[in-house]
Amino acid sequence: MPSPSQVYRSTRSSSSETKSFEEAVIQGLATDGGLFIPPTIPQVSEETLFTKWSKLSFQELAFEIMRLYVDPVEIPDADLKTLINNSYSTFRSNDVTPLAKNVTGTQENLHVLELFHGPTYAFKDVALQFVGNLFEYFLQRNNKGLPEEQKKKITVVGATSGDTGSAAIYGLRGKKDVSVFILYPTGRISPIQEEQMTTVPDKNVQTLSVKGTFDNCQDIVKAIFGDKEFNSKHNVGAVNSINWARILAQITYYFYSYFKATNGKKDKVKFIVPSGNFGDILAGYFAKKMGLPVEKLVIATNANDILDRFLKSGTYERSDEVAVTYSPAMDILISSNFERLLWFLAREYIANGDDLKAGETIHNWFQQLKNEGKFQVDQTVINGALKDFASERVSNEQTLETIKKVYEISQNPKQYIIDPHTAVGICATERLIAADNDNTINYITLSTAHPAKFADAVNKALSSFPDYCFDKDVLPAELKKLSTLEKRLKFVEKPDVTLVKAAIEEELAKMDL
Ligand SMILES: Cc1ncc(COP(=O)(O)O)c(C=O)c1O
Ligand SMILES: N[C@@H](CCOP(=O)(O)O)C(=O)O
Repeated sequence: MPSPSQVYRSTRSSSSETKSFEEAVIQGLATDGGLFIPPTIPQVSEETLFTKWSKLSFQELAFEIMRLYVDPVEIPDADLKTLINNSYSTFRSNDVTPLAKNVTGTQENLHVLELFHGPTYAFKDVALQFVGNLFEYFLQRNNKGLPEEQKKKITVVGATSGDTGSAAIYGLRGKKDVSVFILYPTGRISPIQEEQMTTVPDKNVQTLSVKGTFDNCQDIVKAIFGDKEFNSKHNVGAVNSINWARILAQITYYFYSYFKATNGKKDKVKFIVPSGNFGDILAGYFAKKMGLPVEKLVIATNANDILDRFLKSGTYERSDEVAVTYSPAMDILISSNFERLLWFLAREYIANGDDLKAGETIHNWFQQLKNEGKFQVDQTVINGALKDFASERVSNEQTLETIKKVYEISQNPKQYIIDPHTAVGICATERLIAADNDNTINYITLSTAHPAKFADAVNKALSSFPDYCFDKDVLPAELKKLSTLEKRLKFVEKPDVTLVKAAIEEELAKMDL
């Protein structure tokens, strides 16, 4: 019998139907358009946290956390451990997600959680290396002993503003019975991100460069999930953070870095998270609700600030146009995962703890968003959100100034080079440090990508320093050689779901998997 935190329901459902972990992961998005959540968040006692979990390796901690959300009948202990160990064996750091402590000296307690030591140099690897292995595990088990024509095959369709795409491709390249189609907005991702995605030779991978924005790509992906006929023909799978397994795998580094920052003791910690689709920080919310004593989760946004506006006004409103910024992976109008947080808030502050009424509320809000471009929530809901979250908005100029300032003043290591998304986080952190004026607080800023992926912004900020050289100081050899490889991509002339479906079917036929 699964425990209550090992069953899943849709954020938009007012029926009592639930799904297993495997069903939620393989289906990706619920048929009603909602996202899967475990309605019960498991609780971890302070004793377990500080006498046991604080001493574990990253992999051991990932196992303890995931075990709470996955019924052992679905994945036995030994298999789950193998999945986790295989997933993190591809990382360049033994710590998987190391913490650079006191980057700006010992006065500020400003720690940087480096999440970019995986194969594609972005935080997405932490989840997508695991998700790739998980898809393979479920498929191999289901297909065992079946003749070729009866084997289940998954067609992964994902949208990217640059990082999810390459991490998903590296997590799934060459895997049996899975094909991968990644949509990205033409001209709106960095050259290295495009090279990472388009130079992979595996025949189960195809990138689609779509003339439009990331939100257009994300909307197309969601429409494809909602297309019953296409979905049942191709078994569409999700690698975006709409897939619960993405969030689950990201919870580990909140616990792990908390213990590193506090030397395993209970202490004041704030996490500052550069945010776009709200998947990264949502994992922090789960960690907090599981019992990790986090003071605040701080949403750091660029000019695409729907989350910051919501926390200040209670109106969730889609802007007309996406702003082009130096942190392009966060150039997002609608933050998919915010819906998951809204469900927990709606249940607590509107639905009197009733899961089904919470689902009805979310369904209504998202109908309004679709029809009117916005919805408004009560002040009680915002006050509820503000217990766990705060937000800061960072401009383009401040992003570059922060890259420059960190390079100039950093102590550990010296001349520390950060990417523009991390800079959004550190700029927000410095504001908090000044406002709090409390040197007992530890500030952990999530560093979501390696600076090599964003040469343009990093060079703009640092090229005036005489001893700075991008090729020597920033660019890893592995990324440098990408520019010499042959690119493979398909253009889609406009952001149109019919055109994308046709492109997928045409390429699928050629793949002949
Ligand atoms: C480098 C980088 N930083 C931050 C983010 C924002 O993370 P999330 O979408 O989970 O909020 C993204 C994209 O998701 C990213 O690629
Ligand atoms: N910033 C992301 C956008 C997609 O977000 P996801 O976390 O939902 O996959 C990217 O780099 O692609």
